[in-house]
Amino acid sequence: MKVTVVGAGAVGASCAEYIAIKNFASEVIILDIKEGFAEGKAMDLMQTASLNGFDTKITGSTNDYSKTADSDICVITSGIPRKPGMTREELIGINAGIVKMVSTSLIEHSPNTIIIVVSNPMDTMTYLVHKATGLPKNRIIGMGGALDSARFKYRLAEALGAPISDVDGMVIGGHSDKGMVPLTRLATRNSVPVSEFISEERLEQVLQDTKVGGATLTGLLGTSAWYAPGAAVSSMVQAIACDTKKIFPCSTLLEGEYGLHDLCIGVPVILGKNGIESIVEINLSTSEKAHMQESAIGVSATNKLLTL
Ligand SMILES: NC(=O)C1=CN([C@@H]2O[C@H](COP(=O)(O)OP(=O)(O)OC[C@H]3O[C@@H](n4cnc5c(N)ncnc54)[C@H](O)[C@@H]3O)[C@@H](O)[C@H]2O)C=CC1
Ligand SMILES: O=C([O-])CC(=O)C(=O)O
Repeated sequence: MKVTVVGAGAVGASCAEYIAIKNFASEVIILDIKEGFAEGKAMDLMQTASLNGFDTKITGSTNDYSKTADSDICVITSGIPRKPGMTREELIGINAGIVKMVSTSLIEHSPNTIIIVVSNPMDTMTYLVHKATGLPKNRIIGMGGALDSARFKYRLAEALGAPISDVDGMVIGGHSDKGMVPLTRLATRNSVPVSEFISEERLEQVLQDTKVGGATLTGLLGTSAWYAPGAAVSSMVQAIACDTKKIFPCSTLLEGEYGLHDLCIGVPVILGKNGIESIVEINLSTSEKAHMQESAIGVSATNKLLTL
């Protein structure tokens, strides 16, 4: 199993580290445009191998895509992150050009690969990769919902005073401050609806805190987060590499599912060796449907800013 991560920055390096620590891939290539940067990150990570007990071989490359040839999975984390006060959508001007160039370079060398898009604004970048590469929809997957759901579970556990392992919940919709749709109605503590334990007001606070999870961290860190993003990507890579068929909310091209067309947005999917094995259509309440519709309008408006 060969995995390429483009962008050796905060998220790319975290993602490569978690993939290596989980020890399911034989090879991870990290590629960056900055001279020597990916090689340095790869060497530093390889020097953790004997300490962290993994055999994954991590190699760095400065923009040499021949090193990425025949990758099974490619992750795109190249591009700029936001600064405090910015939205993810404001990154489109710089990141669209980078993501377009990177995705076409990747498939030149790995025509059968599965691409996971991380760069922001992620739903629009995922849509752009569709337009730029023409790959089948099961092989282009946007990462957002896995991270947003992890943050939702963190906030739920905090509100419930429960261990995170006792909590389950999912966030669908666009990966944006306004567009996320945390499914509070379906969240549970060990199979019991969370509404049995906390008030509607507290649950609303959990929902709001979840939606601004990325912005909150950006305010604290001065740039956006990387540990949870890296862990979220690595979990998706593992599900594909190990053909687990686990459900993750992922950004995927919708062609009528959830009543939506011609955009990529977060919905539950089954991940396996073919990438997206299938989209899971769950019955949403009237208000969840309305939030999803509103979220889709936001994503489509950002898509319109692309020059395709
Ligand atoms: N979808 C999600 O849930 C998340 C998305 N992000 C996004 O991921 C992206 C990366 O974030 P960070 O790693 O924090 O940024 P960073 O600045 O630490 O790393 C980005 C790396 O991309 C490299 N790069 C730029 N242009 C390139 C090109 N043409 N080819 C190869 N490499 C190139 C840079 O040299 C840099 O090393 C941002 O757009 C950020 O908004 C971050 C966290 C979560
Ligand atoms: O907040 C950001 O800009 C980065 C990101 O997508 C996240 O951490 O959710």
